[in-house]
Amino acid sequence: MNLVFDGVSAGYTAVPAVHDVRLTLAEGEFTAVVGPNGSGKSTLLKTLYRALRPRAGRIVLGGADVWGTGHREIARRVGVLGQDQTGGYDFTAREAVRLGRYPHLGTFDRLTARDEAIVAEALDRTGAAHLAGRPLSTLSGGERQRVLLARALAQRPGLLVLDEPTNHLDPAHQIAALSLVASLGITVVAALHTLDLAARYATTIVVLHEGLVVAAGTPHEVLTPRIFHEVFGVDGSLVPDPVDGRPRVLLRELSR
Ligand SMILES: Nc1ncnc2c1ncn2[C@@H]1O[C@H](COP(=O)(O)OP(=O)(O)OP(=O)(O)O)[C@@H](O)[C@H]1O
Repeated sequence: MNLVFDGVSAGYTAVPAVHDVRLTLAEGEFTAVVGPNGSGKSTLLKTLYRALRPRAGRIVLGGADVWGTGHREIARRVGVLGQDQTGGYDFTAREAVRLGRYPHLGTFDRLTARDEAIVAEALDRTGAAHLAGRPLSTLSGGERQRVLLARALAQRPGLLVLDEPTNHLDPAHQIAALSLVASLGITVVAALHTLDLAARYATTIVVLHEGLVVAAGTPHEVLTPRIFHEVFGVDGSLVPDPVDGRPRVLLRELSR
């Protein structure tokens, strides 16, 4: 589903945390939202999965206004992995992933064999099948993150919103999670801190700085020495990976 932010402003106080965001993200794009701490990444994502209503502007997903569409319809279309999601710890991992299927069911429907197969596949794809019977409360941060990603996948959404999806994950699982998400072919919007991972997996990078979009485009268009310097306060270079040629980010302390 394609996604349009049309002049979106949102925040918590008189000063908006994100201001006048205008973006058009094509169907199937993997968009990484990057920026320093407090630049507005989570705030922008919250407007997308209806956790924070924009003060101005519209968000249009697949032709429908996200804030003008029924809650259930949005729950079917938008899969979410929020930042440090809590709650539901009494559920086992499988039960948590089953929740991803509920928006697709009628009020009195039960999960079918097909739903259970989708749940099992999602657990498998995130490397969490062996955790299926474990209560969420007993899982490590990274294990829980993989289960919550499986829940979002089980939803089979048209848009996947991920706030720091690699939080808590070890290097192998960071790579596995992002290459899996990139391979799905659905529209993905992910807030990422690790610029190297953003450059490697995202097709589009959006840079937020003090609540404003200061750059948007391909990794090569966006991750310039000026952006590294002025937005992130570091020296940086975008270089081809010596093995597969894909873009990688090298960062150094600012030279004065
Ligand atoms: N619930 C809240 N109440 C008041 N201010 C908030 C709230 N949540 C965030 N903010 C403020 O809004 C601004 C943007 O925060 P946001 O969480 O969107 O940034 P971020 O880019 O996701 O940061 P980080 O990289 O640290 O996760 C910050 O100045 C933050 O202090």
